[in-house]
Amino acid sequence: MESSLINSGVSNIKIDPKIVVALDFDQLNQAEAFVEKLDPQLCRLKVGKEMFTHFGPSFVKGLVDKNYDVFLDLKFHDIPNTVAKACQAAADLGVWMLNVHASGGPKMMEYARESLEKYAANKPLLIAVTVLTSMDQQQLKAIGIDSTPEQQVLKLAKLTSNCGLDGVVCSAQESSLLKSSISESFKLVTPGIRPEGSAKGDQIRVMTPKQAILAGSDYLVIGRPITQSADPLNTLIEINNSIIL
Ligand SMILES: O=C(O)c1cc(=O)[nH]c(=O)n1[C@@H]1O[C@H](COP(=O)(O)O)[C@@H](O)[C@H]1O
Repeated sequence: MESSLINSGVSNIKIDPKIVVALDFDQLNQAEAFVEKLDPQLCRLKVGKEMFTHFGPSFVKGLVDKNYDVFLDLKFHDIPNTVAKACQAAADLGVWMLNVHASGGPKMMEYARESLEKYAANKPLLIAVTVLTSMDQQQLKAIGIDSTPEQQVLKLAKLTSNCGLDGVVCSAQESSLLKSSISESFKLVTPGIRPEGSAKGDQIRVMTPKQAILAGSDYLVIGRPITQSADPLNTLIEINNSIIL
């Protein structure tokens, strides 16, 4: 029953779609044509540094106006006051979620959290990036960190939780560890998702959509496997079907 509803494009997934499609386009018309093929009942959308730098806040507002939940992924990392003000600017756009870098430290994260309190019921989720999914132990070592990616993710996720944020960006490879070490309600947002057989590209710590959900990820950020698909809507529906447990 559930799966046939999803095949028809309408399902209970609309209540809380797990897939966040990363819109990384450099042409506005391509992005708009792509979004027209999708449906806010089937996915949320992420706007990151590439599109925000090209097309700015009006693009984000346009997606919010189309009833999409938008994750504004600008990974703020600066002095606490600057990050707090940037978070408010993001919240003013009506986004569903925004992020900072956990490595900006506890003071920066606390300022960010406090800056959003005034939004009360309209407060976006605030999460922190731990270790980018494109990084492995060698990359961490090159920036002076001797821990494994898993150890570093756990350390930064605990710090993020202690600062009162809603969750983290991590790879799905760390999801089960974080769910058992922090709390069930602490959101795990995981990019580096690759359906079986799709190219990894620059991602290193990857998992399939189903593995990620089984590991405890709350939201799966997926870009190229959907945006570069010949039939993005069908690919999205297939991925949604693959994560029904
Ligand atoms: O914060 C993010 O969204 C993010 C964090 C991270 O560790 N890794 C990561 O890939 N991302 C973003 O997630 C998206 C992944 O896209 P694809 O690799 O095309 O699926 C990109 O827009 C990245 O900017």
